[in-house]
Amino acid sequence: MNIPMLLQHSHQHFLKGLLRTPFRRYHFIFHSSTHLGSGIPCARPFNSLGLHCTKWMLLSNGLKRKLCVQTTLKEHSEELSDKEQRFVDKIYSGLIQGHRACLAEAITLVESTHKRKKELAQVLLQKVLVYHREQEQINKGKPLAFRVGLSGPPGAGKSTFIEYFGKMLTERGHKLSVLAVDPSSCTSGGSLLGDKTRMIELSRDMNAYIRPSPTSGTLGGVTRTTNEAILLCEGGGYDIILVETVGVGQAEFAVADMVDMLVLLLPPAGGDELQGIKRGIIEVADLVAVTKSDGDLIVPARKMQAEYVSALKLLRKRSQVWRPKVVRISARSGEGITEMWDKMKEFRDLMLASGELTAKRQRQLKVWMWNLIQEGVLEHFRTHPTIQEQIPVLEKKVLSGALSPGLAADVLLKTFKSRD
Ligand SMILES: Nc1nc2c(ncn2[C@@H]2O[C@H](COP(=O)(O)OP(=O)(O)OP(=O)(O)O)[C@@H](O)[C@H]2O)c(=O)[nH]1
Repeated sequence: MNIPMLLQHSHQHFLKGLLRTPFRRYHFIFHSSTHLGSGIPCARPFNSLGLHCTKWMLLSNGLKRKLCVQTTLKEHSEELSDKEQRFVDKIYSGLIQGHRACLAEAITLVESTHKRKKELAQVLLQKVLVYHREQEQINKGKPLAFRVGLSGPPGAGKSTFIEYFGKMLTERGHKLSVLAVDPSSCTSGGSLLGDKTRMIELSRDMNAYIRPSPTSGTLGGVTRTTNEAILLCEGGGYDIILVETVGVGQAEFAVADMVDMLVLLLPPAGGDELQGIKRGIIEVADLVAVTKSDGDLIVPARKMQAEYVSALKLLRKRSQVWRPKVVRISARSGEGITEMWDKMKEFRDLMLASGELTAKRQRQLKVWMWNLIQEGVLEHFRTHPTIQEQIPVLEKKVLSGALSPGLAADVLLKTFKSRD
């Protein structure tokens, strides 16, 4: 009898019972009078139950197996109606088979602010995560995709570059996804970045998927959904993910926390054009590309390259294996773009071989989790009825000078803590 059979006949009921308990991890010893087969395929029945095997061990006689099973899906998956389950399964299977419509539907689901849809999105994401892990195991730990952040001030030449670079990559057999983080779209209601009219040819390419930034939500919300969209695109077989953002405001720092490499595009003119660029972003860039290095602009582009080479030398070293580089490119003539891609691959390979890429991704997962916690706790705080009542009263007192901000915050926090 194999594991699926065991689950069906004797253990499934037992497992489902356990799933209703509040514990998150269980250790099972399976006994069987017959051989249990090899390890990896046994993960599947667990996954279909919303379980994820984190560890398995075949003992010497081959009859006993100790499993450490993590249950992350269960609260949602157990409650799914048949219709919801079919809906999630349909999107999931379409997604991993590479259907663009399913990828688009999946991203729309994670962007949804509807409570139930958000829950379904988490079920879907968990399935995709399990798929990721399986694929990465097959790939011997190599990540499914190279995640690149692309930032630069308005007019730096981002869309012209992405159009050229994207086509170059798809011609070389890659599948590219372009996602946008554009917090300005939250206030303006329209997304400028990731706009398909800016990358007309690429948007017609079947091996490229362009997705504009969601047009509602906070920067926190947009970055959450972008993080999730990255996972979905990778599940859909896209091996290069470009996350585009405008180099003004906080968005590019948020992007730095979700990609393997941050590339900064700068036009070959100092002064006013670069006013919008935050100095700090140069400190987190792994590669600086001076754009529009063609015609009359070659000379200023060279000058700017030299300036940035000197400036980057002064920065604190962030990696043992990589020092940020400065390249010159032209999306009109194509000059420097192949070399730039070579540098990007060199970065990826060095970071992967040294283990820094894995460490970076782990750090990012933590940042992602804590951002979600912060956002959730603040939302919980703000929407609490007593707090909502007290906020205007206390704000008024703070503004009139009757109460210090610190004391007002203390009162609110105490009220929140004693709410039960
Ligand atoms: N000479 C030259 N001009 C370029 C090059 N790339 C872009 N441009 C021009 O620079 C201007 C801005 O280019 P975009 O690609 O729209 O720049 P962007 O950074 O996407 O700008 P936003 O859409 O405002 O964020 C356009 O007029 C382009 O034609 C280049 O390689 N050489």
